[in-house]
Amino acid sequence: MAKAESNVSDGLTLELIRESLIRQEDTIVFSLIERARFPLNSPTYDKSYASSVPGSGGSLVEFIVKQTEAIQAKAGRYENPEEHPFFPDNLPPSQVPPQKNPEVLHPAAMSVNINKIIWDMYFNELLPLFVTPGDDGNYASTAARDLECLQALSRRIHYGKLVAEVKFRDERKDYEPAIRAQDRDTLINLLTFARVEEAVKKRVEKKAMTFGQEVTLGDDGNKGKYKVNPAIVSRLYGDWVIPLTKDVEVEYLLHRLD
Ligand SMILES: O=C(O)C(=O)C[C@]1(C(=O)O)C=C[C@@H](O)C=C1
Repeated sequence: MAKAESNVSDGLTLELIRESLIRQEDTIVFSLIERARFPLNSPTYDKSYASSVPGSGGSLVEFIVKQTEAIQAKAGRYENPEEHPFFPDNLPPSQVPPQKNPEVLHPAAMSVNINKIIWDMYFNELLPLFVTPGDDGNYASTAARDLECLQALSRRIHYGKLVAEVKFRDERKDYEPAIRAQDRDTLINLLTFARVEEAVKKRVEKKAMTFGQEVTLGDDGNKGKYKVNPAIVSRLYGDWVIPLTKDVEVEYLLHRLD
C-alpha cells in the first residue's frame, strides 16, 4: 500500500484517521451509486439460481465474494490489518512476500470482525432502500458491485480499531479504569463526539448530492434528481455506519489491556 494511503504508522493521530474516514466516504458514496445502476436483481441472492455453480454452496453473490476473497487472500490482502474477509474460514494463505505492516494495533484486534453483521445489514436493510425493484438479468455485475459496497463499508467500520487505539493512547488515564471494569457505557461515552457525528452525516448527504447529480450541458431539467437518495446515505451513516464503528471501537478497547 502506498504510504499516503495508510494511517497505520507510528505517526498515528486522530486527525489523520478522520482524514482517512472522510476520504473513504467518497468510496462508499461512489460504490452505492454504482450498485444503484442496477435494479434489485433478486436471483443474485437466491440460492436456487446459483445451485448449478460448482462449489458455490449458496447464492451467486456468496460465490463471487468467496472466490474473490480467496484470490485476494493469496495476493496478501488480509495480511493488511485494515482488511477483513467476509468468509474468513478456509481462506488460502498469502503467496506474496510479507509486507511490513507496522504493528500499531493491540494483538487482540485480530479477533474483532463484525462482517457478519455488516453483511446482514447491507442485504436485509440497506439494499432495499436504495435500489429500484426489478430484474435486468445482470446478476454477475450486480454481485460485483455488492462486493465493492461491502468491502468499502467493512473497511470504514473496522477503522474503528485505529480510532480506538489513538483515543486510548491520547487519554489512557480515562480509558483504563473503564476497560478494567469492562464498562461498555462509559467507553461509549468517552469515545462519542456528537458534533463530529452530525458533521459526518451532513457531509455524506452533501457528497451524495454532489457525486450523484445528473450533469447536463443544457437546461437543467434534472435538478434535484440524484442517483442515490442523499437522505438514505445520511441514514446509512446515522443508523449503521457510525454505530457499528463505535461497536468496533468498544470491542477493541475491551481487550486493549489483555
Ligand atoms: O471521529 C471519531 O472520533 C470517531 O470515533 C468516528 C465516529 C464515526 O464513526 O464517524 C464515531 C464516533 C464518534 O462519535 C464520532 C465519529
